[in-house]
Amino acid sequence: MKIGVIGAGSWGTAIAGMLGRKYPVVLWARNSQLVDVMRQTRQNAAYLPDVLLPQTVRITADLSEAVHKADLVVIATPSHAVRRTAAAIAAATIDKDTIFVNAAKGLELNSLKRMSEVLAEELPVWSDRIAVLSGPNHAEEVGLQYPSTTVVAARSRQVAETVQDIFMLPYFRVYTNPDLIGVELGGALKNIIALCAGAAEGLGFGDNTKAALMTRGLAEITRLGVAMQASPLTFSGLAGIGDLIVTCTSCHSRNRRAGILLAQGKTTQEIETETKMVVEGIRSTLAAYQLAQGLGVEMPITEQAYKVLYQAHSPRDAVLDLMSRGRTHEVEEVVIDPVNWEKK
Ligand SMILES: NC(=O)c1ccc[n+]([C@@H]2O[C@H](COP(=O)([O-])OP(=O)(O)OC[C@H]3O[C@@H](n4cnc5c(N)ncnc54)[C@H](O)[C@@H]3O)[C@@H](O)[C@H]2O)c1
Ligand SMILES: O=P(O)(O)OC[C@H](O)CO
Repeated sequence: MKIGVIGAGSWGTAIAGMLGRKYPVVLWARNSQLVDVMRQTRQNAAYLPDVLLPQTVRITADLSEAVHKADLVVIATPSHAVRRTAAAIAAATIDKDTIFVNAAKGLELNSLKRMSEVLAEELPVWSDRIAVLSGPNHAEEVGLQYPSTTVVAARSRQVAETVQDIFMLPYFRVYTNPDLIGVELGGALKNIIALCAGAAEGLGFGDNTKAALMTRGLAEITRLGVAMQASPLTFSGLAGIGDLIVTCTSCHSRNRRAGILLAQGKTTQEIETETKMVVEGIRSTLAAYQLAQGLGVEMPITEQAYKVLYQAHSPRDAVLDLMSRGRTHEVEEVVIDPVNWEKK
């Protein structure tokens, strides 16, 4: 068994460390200086300082060394780099039986495609051999071997179960789900709500506000997901509400932290410059807003996030706009008491 991990940020490093406990792993970093330092120290000081990589993890700046004859390749770059990374992988010699696992959480700008769609377009393998891994998994905690759970989705059950077996560890429990669309959307869209939860915190609001954003955020994520043929049940699972909870509440969340900075008056450019790690929610907000517009799906929180991030709307006004929307039902279909509660 040979595993390649592409991208040596926080998540790629944590995954390499985790899988290195079971298999030989080659971890690719694009920065050769980082490779030299990591080889000497066995640490990734900039992205995951508390984790010591086992000797089973070989670190390289040569992409073909990581993917050549690999049984499994994990892509863990930021989502905006997935297409060009996949194209570079396709240009190296890869085995047509290699399984590819996307670990990035985002949507491609302009095309509005999911990462598995991007990979299927760029990689010369059957789309059945492309899986996604998504769940409430901060790299910092997985790296410290805190008990964590996740979901793997693929079109092929056999591929999903193979990936499940490879990733399963005593502290990392993996569930499978056939709903590739729902699992990918859950991971990409929760970041938008985490930005809003952070902004609410930055404005000095409390737990009621955060609970409202998380609950109504999940409702609109599910609405978009269903319009895109996902199963609504996926959003009540680990890749849905599980990841939403962790990202909206964790001290590790970059998206939540970016929301706090937004409320303090920082621009997205300032936030992206000063946060050395990727804040996926900024791009995902634009993509989700455009998807919702195109499909005619109501996503009021995403719409306000879009206005704050891209139209200089103030976070405080965004909250006012959300709170003063016209009255509405919590659920669209009321079936409890059809006699006294007539449908309009
Ligand atoms: N950090 C986590 O806890 C976590 C958990 C689950 C999923 N993810 C997802 O994994 C993806 C990567 O996140 P991360 O936290 O590791 O990011 P990070 O910011 O920690 O690191 C990003 C890495 O990607 C590299 N990179 C940046 N642009 C690149 C490019 N154009 N080509 C190749 N490499 C490039 C950087 O040099 C860096 O090594 C994101 O989509 C994120 O949502 C992260
Ligand atoms: O740090 P965040 O907020 O980008 O979240 C990282 C992971 O997606 C959590 O599962």
